[in-house]
Amino acid sequence: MAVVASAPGKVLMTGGYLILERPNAGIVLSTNARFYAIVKPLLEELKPDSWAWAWTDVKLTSPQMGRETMYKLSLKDLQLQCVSSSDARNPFVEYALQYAVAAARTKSDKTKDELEKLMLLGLDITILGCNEFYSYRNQIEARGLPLTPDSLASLPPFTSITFNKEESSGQKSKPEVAKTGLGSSAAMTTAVVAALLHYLGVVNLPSELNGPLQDSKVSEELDVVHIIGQTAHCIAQGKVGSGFDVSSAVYGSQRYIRFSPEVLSSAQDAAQGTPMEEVIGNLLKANWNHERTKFSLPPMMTLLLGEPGTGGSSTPSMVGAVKKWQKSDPQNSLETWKKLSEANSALEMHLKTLSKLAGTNSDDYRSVINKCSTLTSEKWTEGAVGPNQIEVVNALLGARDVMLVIRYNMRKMGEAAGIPIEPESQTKLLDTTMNMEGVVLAGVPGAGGFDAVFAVTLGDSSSNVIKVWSSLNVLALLVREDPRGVSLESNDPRATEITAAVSSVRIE
Ligand SMILES: Nc1ncnc2c1ncn2[C@@H]1O[C@H](COP(=O)(O)OP(=O)(O)O)[C@@H](O)[C@H]1O
Ligand SMILES: C[C@@](O)(CCOP(=O)(O)OP(=O)(O)O)CC(=O)O
Repeated sequence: MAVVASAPGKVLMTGGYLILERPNAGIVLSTNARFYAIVKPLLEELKPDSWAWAWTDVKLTSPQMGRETMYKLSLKDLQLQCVSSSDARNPFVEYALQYAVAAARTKSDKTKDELEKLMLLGLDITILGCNEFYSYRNQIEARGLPLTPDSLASLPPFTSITFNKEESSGQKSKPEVAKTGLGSSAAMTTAVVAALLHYLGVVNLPSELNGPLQDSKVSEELDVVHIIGQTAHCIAQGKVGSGFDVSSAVYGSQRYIRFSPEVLSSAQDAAQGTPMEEVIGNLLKANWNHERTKFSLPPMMTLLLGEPGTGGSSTPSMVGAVKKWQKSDPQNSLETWKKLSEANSALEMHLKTLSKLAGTNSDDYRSVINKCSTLTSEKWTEGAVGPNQIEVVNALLGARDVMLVIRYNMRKMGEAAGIPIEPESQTKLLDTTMNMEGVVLAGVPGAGGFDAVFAVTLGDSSSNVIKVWSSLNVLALLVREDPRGVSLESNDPRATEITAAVSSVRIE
């Protein structure tokens, strides 16, 4: 039976750079852009001589990249050999596979024989990322379509991905594929790890059908997905980032404080010959000290993402520049970081207050949000009636003001480090956006740069923002916040999309 698992992409709203150092926190929102992994056996039944096999077959298919890659996996030491063209290799999936099988050998509900049988049947893995992970701007422009979400929605689900052309200088400033920055590799690794761990009987994944995510049992299962996914992602990437992208892919929207990077040193040493089962066994027992608390946008607020289409930025080189600046100017950098950290906490507090008010004073909350959604922020106070409504407006204005402080200090950090964290073109766009009716705040997500902008809007005001963005040559993506983390799916998403499309056809 096929196992289908999915994991969401993310938007880091606060905490870029600071989140790399404990105990700074970041707010990361997971999105409705999901990555799917489908795992099933390659063979229907065991071949009579299969018990003597030392290797099993693994097929990895990425339809959107037009890639089908065959591997041989050693059942003795989990070595992987790619038997297809090496261009089609996928290191994220390779490590996910090796570590998940190693985890199964140390910790599975299945007996040794059952597990061995599953392995001998071979593994057929298919990976699919929602269109929202990838940039289709060029395709839309080439087809002469308007730069609107409707044009994006007209693309078939899981459309082929555009590869960025190699630059003639041979330098790689652009990523391999044209992406929107939602963390496709973290969501892909998490989905593959989750599907494999479920298939091999290591975890029982949560699904829409089997209960709430906060359940402590569910959280235990997810911790295993997190450890294996985080390790595979770091080792495949060759760098230990803050890990907010894998954490949100596993657990959904949250306030995140990173793990101590030393926890991964045993996996980094694995290349030195320690057996994979031992490395994974130790990692599962290690002290993962990341902290995560529930966080999601207050009700009646929408997360919007816009693609200005000015290029793309390389996160590792931006992180390098910030670290260099911290070393060369410890005093000023510390001061800017302190201001950023305070402003990040204040934004979190205002948003939490709004979530609380939405529960305790729901009528006043709804009325203020509806009113403010049609007004620019300087008029928000005018319409508030009574102390409850004023409290809501004050929290909205507080969130907005503190976002301006965050943006100011992010710009300052960029200027001091000599990198475009909030470059001038983005500043103009963000100012215009924040001055529109119903917009609470806007900023550059994550590491910043030229990639994307986000906005948080009230009530129905998002449609106006989308229209104005389109007139400014900014493509509003179909991405929205969805706080759900990793999940077991009941179907191949391609089948679900077809069923949904068919049932939406009206029969006259
Ligand atoms: N559908 C896919 N099939 C195979 N590999 C993929 C797919 N989507 C993304 N990837 C891999 O993930 C990489 C992009 O990951 P990353 O740099 O984390 O992007 P993001 O900005 O989305 O975080 C790609 O270069 C590719 O190797
Ligand atoms: C600088 C950072 O703190 C945030 C980067 O956030 P992005 O969301 O920009 O990440 P990528 O998708 O990997 O480019 C680095 C980190 O936290 O690892």
